Amino acid sequence: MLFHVTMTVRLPHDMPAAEADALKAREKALAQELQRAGTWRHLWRVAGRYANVSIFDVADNAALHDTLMKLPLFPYMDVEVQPLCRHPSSVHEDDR
Ligand SMILES: O=C(O)CC1=CCC(=O)O1
Repeated sequence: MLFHVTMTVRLPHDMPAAEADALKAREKALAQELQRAGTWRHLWRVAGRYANVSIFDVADNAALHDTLMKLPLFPYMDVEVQPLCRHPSSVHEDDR
């Protein structure tokens, strides 16, 4: 199943820079692992915001929840999820 996920990152202003940098490094490593595995299909920066728009390909709602909960930045993100299904006019056979 495909999900459109918007993540807005809200790190506390008083978080030490080293702690924030370590979290971001762990987030990047896991995000790249999930992209290589095909789970995190798209990752786009929202221009002008500390936010991203992503497409996840996971088995079901519970799998998405588990994946998001494992993200190191999860405690510091507002997450909005929209489930997707194939548009009847789409020419992309691999859209599910
Ligand atoms: O910077 C972000 O939008 C949060 C994030 C997701 C994957 C990553 O590496 O950072």
